[in-house]
Amino acid sequence: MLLEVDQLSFQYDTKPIFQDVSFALKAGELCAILGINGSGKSTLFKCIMGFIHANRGSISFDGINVKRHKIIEIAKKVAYVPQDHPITFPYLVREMVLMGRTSHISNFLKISDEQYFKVEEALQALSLGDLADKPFNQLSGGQRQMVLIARALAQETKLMLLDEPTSSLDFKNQLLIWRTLLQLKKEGKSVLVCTHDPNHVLWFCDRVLILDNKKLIADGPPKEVMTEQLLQQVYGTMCTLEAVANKKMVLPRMS
Ligand SMILES: Nc1ncnc2c1ncn2[C@@H]1O[C@H](COP(=O)(O)OP(=O)(O)OP(=O)(O)O)[C@@H](O)[C@H]1O
Repeated sequence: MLLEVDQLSFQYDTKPIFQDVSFALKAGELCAILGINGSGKSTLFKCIMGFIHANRGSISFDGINVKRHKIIEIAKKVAYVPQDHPITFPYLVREMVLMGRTSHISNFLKISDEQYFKVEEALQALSLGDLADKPFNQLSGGQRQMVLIARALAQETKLMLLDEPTSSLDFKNQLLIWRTLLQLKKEGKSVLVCTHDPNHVLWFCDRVLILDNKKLIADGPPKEVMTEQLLQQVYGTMCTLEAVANKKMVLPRMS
């Protein structure tokens, strides 16, 4: 398994966020996490990345407990796209994406052409060539989000964690990102993505984890586990599940 989360529980001070969360991800899975605001999705990602430490349970990459990995080893295995990344120093977009190559660079005084090539590849994959020489801190929110995803692509890891990667993106870029994630899956990589759009989960993901009331209440193929009853348990009765053009869609209930 690329990632194993076993009976993980976390609390901020005395406030429990989630309890006994267990799941494992194997190669070639595109898995979403759904849950309402404040349900603990970002906290779970931060625990997996080792930025904060769970109170109970364990996390392993490739069968090795995360606590036994050095940071550089984690960076070789896992790329992480945060919701936002406020930066005041005017790094150029090209430099931001090059930071994704850190674990591949042995000598920072002599960065090889191959590293710059990988940066160009990631920029081109997300059509960011025109922004390459712009300062990151002068970009729009959506442009910044695209650059952070490009940085993660440049990292070339087996596992990618993305925290609401399309939340600031226009529709075209949302589709470009989902297409890119589907391509990663095809290449045998594993992707874990938090999102607030249940339709994206139904259309693009082959597995969904649902966090609700501090527990993982569902884990399985979206078309099977995302029943109207479950969606209403999570999001309330303002939504309904309908079949539109032979595809399941979550729609607002209008009456
Ligand atoms: N540093 C912190 N100290 C204390 N509580 C925190 C901290 N960070 C987050 N929380 C709380 O933990 C809970 C879970 O937050 P988290 O950001 O993980 O939720 P989320 O599911 O990612 O939410 P959203 O969908 O709104 O991004 C929230 O109630 C939040 O207020």
